[in-house]
Amino acid sequence: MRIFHLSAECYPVAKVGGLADVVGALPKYQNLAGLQAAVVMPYYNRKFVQENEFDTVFQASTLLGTRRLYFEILKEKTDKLGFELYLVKIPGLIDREEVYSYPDETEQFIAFQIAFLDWINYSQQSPDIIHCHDHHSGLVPFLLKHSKLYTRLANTPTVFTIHNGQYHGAFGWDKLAYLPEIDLYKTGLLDWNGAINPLACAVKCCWKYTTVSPTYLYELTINSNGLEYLFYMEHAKGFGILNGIDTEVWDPKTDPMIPKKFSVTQIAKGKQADKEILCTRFDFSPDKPLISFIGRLVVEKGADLIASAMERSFNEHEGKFNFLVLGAGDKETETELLELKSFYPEQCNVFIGYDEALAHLIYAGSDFLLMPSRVEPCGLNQLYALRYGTMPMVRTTGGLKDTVIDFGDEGGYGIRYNNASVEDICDAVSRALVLYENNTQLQSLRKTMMSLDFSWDRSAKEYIDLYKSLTPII
Ligand SMILES: Nc1ncnc2c1ncn2[C@@H]1O[C@H](COP(=O)(O)OP(=O)(O)O[C@H]2O[C@H](CO)[C@@H](O)[C@H](O)[C@H]2O)[C@@H](O)[C@H]1O
Repeated sequence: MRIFHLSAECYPVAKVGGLADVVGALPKYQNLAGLQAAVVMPYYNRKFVQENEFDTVFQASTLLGTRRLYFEILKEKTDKLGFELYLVKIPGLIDREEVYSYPDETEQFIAFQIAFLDWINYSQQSPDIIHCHDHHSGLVPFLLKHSKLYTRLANTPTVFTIHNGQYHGAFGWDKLAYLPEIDLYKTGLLDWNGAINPLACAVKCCWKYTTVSPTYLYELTINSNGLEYLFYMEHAKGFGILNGIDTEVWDPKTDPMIPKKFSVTQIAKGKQADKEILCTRFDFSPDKPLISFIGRLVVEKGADLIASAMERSFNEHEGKFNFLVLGAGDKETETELLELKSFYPEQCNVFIGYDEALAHLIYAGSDFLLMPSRVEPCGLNQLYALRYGTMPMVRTTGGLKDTVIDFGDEGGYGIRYNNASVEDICDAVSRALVLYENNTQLQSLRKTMMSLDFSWDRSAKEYIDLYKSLTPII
């Protein structure tokens, strides 16, 4: 079965967040299960592209409105990622360094989708499934069905995965002309609230949609930035399939990004060694519990609550614990966190920016990982933390609810709280500090955490079952 995954991100080619992790891993595990899964993404002028070799497998020109665009499809020569990787390059439009935030982002993603469709159409390819991820490829299910250019492919089953329902990629009707010839009687399918909304359009037009956790499937009907009613109406098409993690990339026994490797049989020694290295780098005492946060500093992640909650906790538990942040995002939150660091230099440190290797060291060397998310479609950080014996402190929402069980009354292995609030975060910190004092219990919980299995095996199979339900003859 031949599958094309379409995505704006894919680890290690270009990563901004969890979308990259999933698209860099799921196809690999699907191929191990006997499928032929490939990834198609925009070309970014980044390290991976500069350091690897590509063949040009297709060249053509297409139209974006009245603008003629020349494009190439490049294929990575060795398939070393465990899947075929194809890049869509359009000189002057899709050949830049950053993944997002260009003023002509709408044009970039429309052109990406048109170039992909032109390529598979003209080269007479007939994939069994086209699997689109997030709004950046959300117009493909519509174009396949309702553009005269692609009638040969009109019956290709499409699956659309929602990694983040807050971002829709909406744009004004004045840009309709960027789309190739479409059936104008169907333009209502593009619309949500007076704008062209690629996420809404994908949900309406795809054959099936999935969310990255079962709880998030339900939550979209109550909180999806204005699409609640749509998700309610279309819910019969939806499936919640929990993300897995790439256990080859995220393995404390072999991880090249952590100085001291460790396994479930010698957690305490290994973690402590990594913690000492991490603490030396950030001027902390390694004898105190270390709570960390990694992620985009945005309201969705509850990042705006962190500075107030930590200030209160520092005062409540004077000198008793340390707190480290790795992230970037809203400027106001970055400033608040840097101010917190300057007021509590011995207890708090903040690294503003993106650093993959540092993230690995933090998962390995921290005792607790804070995730006070308001919205969390799945969350991968808690799964990485568990794999490295670091206890997640999570708000009960989305995938966090589906993957973390409280160590208290529920007999699990994490800390959970109900509200994204300063009070609940402070309570969680207090619980973490009490647990840290009980070393026997902490070590036993770490063993439980590291023995959990969140690998892709089960989830990859669920996707395959879904694909099979759409292509019964295969
Ligand atoms: N400053 C930084 N430096 C280094 N690494 C950093 C970093 N900030 C974040 N990361 C890394 O980026 C990834 C973030 O994963 P999340 O699941 O939290 O992602 P995100 O919210 O982007 O994704 C969306 O998609 C994913 C995948 O489906 C869902 O799990 C999630 O709930 C949804 O919001 C992790 O690998 C983390 O270590």
